[in-house]
Amino acid sequence: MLLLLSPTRFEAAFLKGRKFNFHGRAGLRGEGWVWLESGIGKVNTAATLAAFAQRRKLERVLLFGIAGMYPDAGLQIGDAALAEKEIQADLGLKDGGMKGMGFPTLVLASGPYHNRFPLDRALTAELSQTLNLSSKTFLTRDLVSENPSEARQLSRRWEADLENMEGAAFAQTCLWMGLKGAELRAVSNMAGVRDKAQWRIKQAVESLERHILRIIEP
Ligand SMILES: O=C(O)c1cccc(C(=O)CC[C@H]2O[C@@H](n3cnc4c(=O)[nH]cnc43)[C@H](O)[C@@H]2O)c1
Repeated sequence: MLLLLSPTRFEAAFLKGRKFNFHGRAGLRGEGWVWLESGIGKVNTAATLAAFAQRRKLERVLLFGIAGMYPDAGLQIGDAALAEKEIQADLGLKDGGMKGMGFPTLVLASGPYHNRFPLDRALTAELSQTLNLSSKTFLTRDLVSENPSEARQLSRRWEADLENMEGAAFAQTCLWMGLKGAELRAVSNMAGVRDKAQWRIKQAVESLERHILRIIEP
C-alpha cells in the first residue's frame, strides 16, 4: 500500500476516497493508497507518520505539498520537483549544524546522519522517470524565511533549492523506520516573499494534482 501525506487537506483537495479520522487528522482510503493530513511542521509530520506506520505494513510513502523556491533553483513558480535529499537546517549550531556539536542526529547501519537525510533513491528515480521531474535539494525548518536576504543566505549556506517545514522530519522518520519514502513539492512562492498576492498556491496545487493522480490512477 502507498501512504500519501500532505501537511494540509487543502493540498490534497483533489483526492477522492473513504473518509476516516486518525488522532484528529483527516484521512482518506482509496484503491491501493491511503492519504493522511500530517499537519504543518516537523513534529506533526514525524509523529503522524510514525504513529500510522507503527501498525501497518507500508510499501511506499510519499509526502507531497507546496514549497518556497530559492533564487537559483532552476524552476518556475508552479513547477514540481522531487527531493533527492532533505536538510534539517534548524538542528544544532546555526552554521555548524550537528557536526558542529560533535554528534550525529541518527545512527543507522547505513551510517551516521547529521543534518542531511536522503530520500529513497529507487522510489525517487522511479517517480522522476514516471513524472518527468527533476530531483532537487530541499531544506526544512520549523521557521520560514521572512525576507529574500534570509532565504538567499539559507540557500547558499546549505546549497538548497526549495524550502518547506516538514520534509526533513519525514525523511529522517522514513530512514529510522526503514520506510521507502519520497517527497514531491510544487513551488507556490519565492522563499522569503511574505506578500501572499505574489503566491500562486492554486497553480501549485494543480501541479500536485496532475502528478499525484498520475501516480494513483496510472
Ligand atoms: O506567512 C508567511 O510569511 C509564510 C511564509 C512561508 C510559508 C507560509 C505558510 O503558511 C506555508 C506553510 C506550508 O506551506 C509550505 N511552504 C510553502 N512555501 C513555503 C516557504 O516559502 N517556506 C517554508 N514553507 C513553505 C510549508 O511546508 C508548510 O506546509 C507562510
